[in-house]
Amino acid sequence: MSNDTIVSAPVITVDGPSGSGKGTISQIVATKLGYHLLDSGALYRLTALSVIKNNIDITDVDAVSKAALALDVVFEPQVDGEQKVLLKGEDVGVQLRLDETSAMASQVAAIPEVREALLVRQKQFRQEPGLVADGRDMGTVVFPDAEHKVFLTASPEIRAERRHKQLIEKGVDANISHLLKSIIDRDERDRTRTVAPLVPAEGAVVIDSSNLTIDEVVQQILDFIGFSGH
Ligand SMILES: Nc1ncnc2c1ncn2[C@@H]1O[C@H](COP(=O)(O)OP(=O)(O)OP(=O)(O)O)[C@@H](O)[C@H]1O
Ligand SMILES: Nc1ccn([C@H]2C[C@H](O)[C@@H](COP(=O)(O)O)O2)c(=O)n1
Repeated sequence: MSNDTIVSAPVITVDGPSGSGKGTISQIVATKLGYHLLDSGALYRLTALSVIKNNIDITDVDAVSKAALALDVVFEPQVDGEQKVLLKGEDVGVQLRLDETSAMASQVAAIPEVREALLVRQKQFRQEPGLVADGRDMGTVVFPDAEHKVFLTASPEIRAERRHKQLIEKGVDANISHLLKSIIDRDERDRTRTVAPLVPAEGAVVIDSSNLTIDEVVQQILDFIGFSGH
């Protein structure tokens, strides 16, 4: 891939707190536009999984950063718009969403050297005809020159309710007050960390989806970027 390809393809960034709907909305928007999709949270989760699987000491910054750099990962787009994630050839979709992985992901994401190690890999997703990139720092750090930037949010209570529903539908037992506390704690960590804190990028449109359906959010984004197709 040439550098020209990396620099010129259009990018739409979708940042926001946990459970705001970034992943769901980005996938639909990417499919409608025929764009590539970057789920940057998956890269932090994959690094966390690699740390866990290889018994790496989280305080060993050098070893954790090397794990991030060496990730042997393939994202396989599926016909329904979902992505299969293969780590060293193993389908790790379920492992990526386990509580243990989420907690470790939050820790590895706070290490500046890990963020640096994942930077080039994230930029490589920028390919023609375009990219929808979802995360926390897509518009601020990874693609500051993106044409269109979205900051998607929703109240912690609504996000906890949505997550609760999502887990119950998957047959996972979940307690809504624990989910709410974990969302509030994670928001605080993401917003106050010194490296790449979660803040709306300059020029980003802020969409509060608390009272919007998924279709309404998608439509607001398509209107914002001036897309008039179907
Ligand atoms: N506007 C909406 N109305 C109702 N439900 C929604 C809306 N947006 C997202 N959801 C639902 O909320 C849940 C969480 O959404 P999603 O996983 O996309 O959030 P996220 O921001 O990517 O979270 P994370 O950062 O933790 O990966 C999903 O079940 C999704 O279907
Ligand atoms: N660009 C990003 C993406 C994710 N993170 C952090 C935030 C979470 O702690 C973890 C997993 O993200 P999720 O899959 O829940 O979106 O990674 C980040 O710091 N920067």
